[in-house]
Amino acid sequence: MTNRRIGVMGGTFDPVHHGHLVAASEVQARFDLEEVVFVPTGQPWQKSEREVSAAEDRYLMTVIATASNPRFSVSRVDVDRDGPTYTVDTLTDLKALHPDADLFFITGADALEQILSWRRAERVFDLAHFIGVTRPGYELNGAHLPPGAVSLVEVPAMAISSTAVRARTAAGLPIWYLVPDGVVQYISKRRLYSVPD
Ligand SMILES: Nc1ncnc2c1ncn2[C@@H]1O[C@H](COP(=O)(O)OP(=O)(O)OP(=O)(O)O)[C@@H](O)[C@H]1O
Ligand SMILES: O=C(O)c1ccc[n+]([C@@H]2O[C@H](COP(=O)([O-])O)[C@@H](O)[C@H]2O)c1
Repeated sequence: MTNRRIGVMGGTFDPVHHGHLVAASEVQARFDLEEVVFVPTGQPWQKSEREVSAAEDRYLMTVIATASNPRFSVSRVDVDRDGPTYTVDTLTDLKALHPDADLFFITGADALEQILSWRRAERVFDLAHFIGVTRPGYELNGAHLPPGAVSLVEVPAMAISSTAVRARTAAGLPIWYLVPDGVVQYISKRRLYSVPD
């Protein structure tokens, strides 16, 4: 019997945008994944130079954004774990929940560049196969990673970042069509990213 194939899309998702969703959808189809689990970070220790929105808001926006896709789901493993979020813990927890599954961890070209700075980087490659995806403005390169540990995939180019969505919101510019409609409405309802008055 072949193992189940589960994709894992980790991110701070502050907020989740169409770049994340397109990347996950493309990898799901190309790698014939049963599902892609989005995993919002609890405390993203490499983003500590800025104030990150509450984990519960980022989690709920990710639920809203993925709700219409039957192959997408959202996990709370990182949100519910105390302390900084490390992918080695994310993958260990997901492996315990799905012992019969092969895990495929999806990362954009920028995150892939940084992997060797992650906690216990050598161990993460034992827990999942990595899939590096193209992202406008970054070069996709896996040469620094162990042989066979990563596959590189071209995905439709979406020049969107959460940073730009936050900046546009603060400047009063529209974010429609950069993030799902429900996420636009959630940001407005919760007054996220607005300049304090
Ligand atoms: N437009 C995009 N195309 C492809 N991959 C992306 C894109 N945006 C983000 N990713 C990938 O999604 C994962 C989660 O990204 P993250 O939540 O940090 O979003 P971000 O847009 O990079 O956020 P920020 O601007 O706040 O740094 C990372 O692996 C990142 O490389
Ligand atoms: O394990 C680590 O040390 C580590 C350091 C930085 C980022 N990550 C993971 O990489 C994914 C993308 O992170 P980010 O910060 O770009 O949103 C997310 O799942 C993070 O938990 C993991």
